Amino acid sequence: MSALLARVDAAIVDLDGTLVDTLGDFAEALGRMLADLQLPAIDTASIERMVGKGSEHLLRSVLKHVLAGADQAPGATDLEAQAERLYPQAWERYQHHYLAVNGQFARVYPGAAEGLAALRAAGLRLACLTNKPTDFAVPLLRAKGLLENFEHVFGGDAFARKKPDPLPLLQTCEALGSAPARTLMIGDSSNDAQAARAAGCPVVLVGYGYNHGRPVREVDADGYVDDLSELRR
Ligand SMILES: O=C(O)COP(=O)(O)O
Ligand SMILES: [Mg+2]
Repeated sequence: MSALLARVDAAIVDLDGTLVDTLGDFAEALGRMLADLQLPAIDTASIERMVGKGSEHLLRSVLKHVLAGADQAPGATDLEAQAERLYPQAWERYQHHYLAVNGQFARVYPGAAEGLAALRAAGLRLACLTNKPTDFAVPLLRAKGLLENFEHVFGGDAFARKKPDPLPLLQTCEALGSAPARTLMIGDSSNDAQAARAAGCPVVLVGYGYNHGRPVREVDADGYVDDLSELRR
């Protein structure tokens, strides 16, 4: 890992599944939203497979999942239409509940704070880039004492497209004043790795996050760590 770190000036760090285990917050906020809409509940393992492509994608996936499991499940076309019909109210309720629970059911992964401190001590400039809305990400990082590590925090709404598109990484490199080839992406899923490959950034993945239910070592990357404190020069 130290050879990789010697080749970079900056790092872009993912949030959910990389720095903070937020599954408890997602489960709580989604559970409250589904109860408000009088829809069936959803289990945490299913939620975990849906996390990573932003809140809009998560909400649409959850709505379709619970509607498909209902007693009188609609056909595929009706499922899409019903989910779309429910979406505006679901989004309003979900946002309300997520902001209320943000951080309460989440925990910083072991080694994450130490890893960020080591990267800063090595002189790397840091940005946090997540598909989570910026208004969810900033209070979460602040509540967990991680915000001050970052020169920039960009959420899924900050750019025209989200990871796995390379655009958010390229624009974050620009904000950091660092060339993509000299900027390390640190993430937990194929979204992060694909975006990094397409942007020309080296990429390291953690083994403990949310990779859509797939083993993370199947994802093409330059390295894998069990813990962010392994990232030192
Ligand atoms: O989809 C999400 O909200 C989580 O996204 P992240 O893994 O990019 O932080
Ligand atoms: Mg992630």
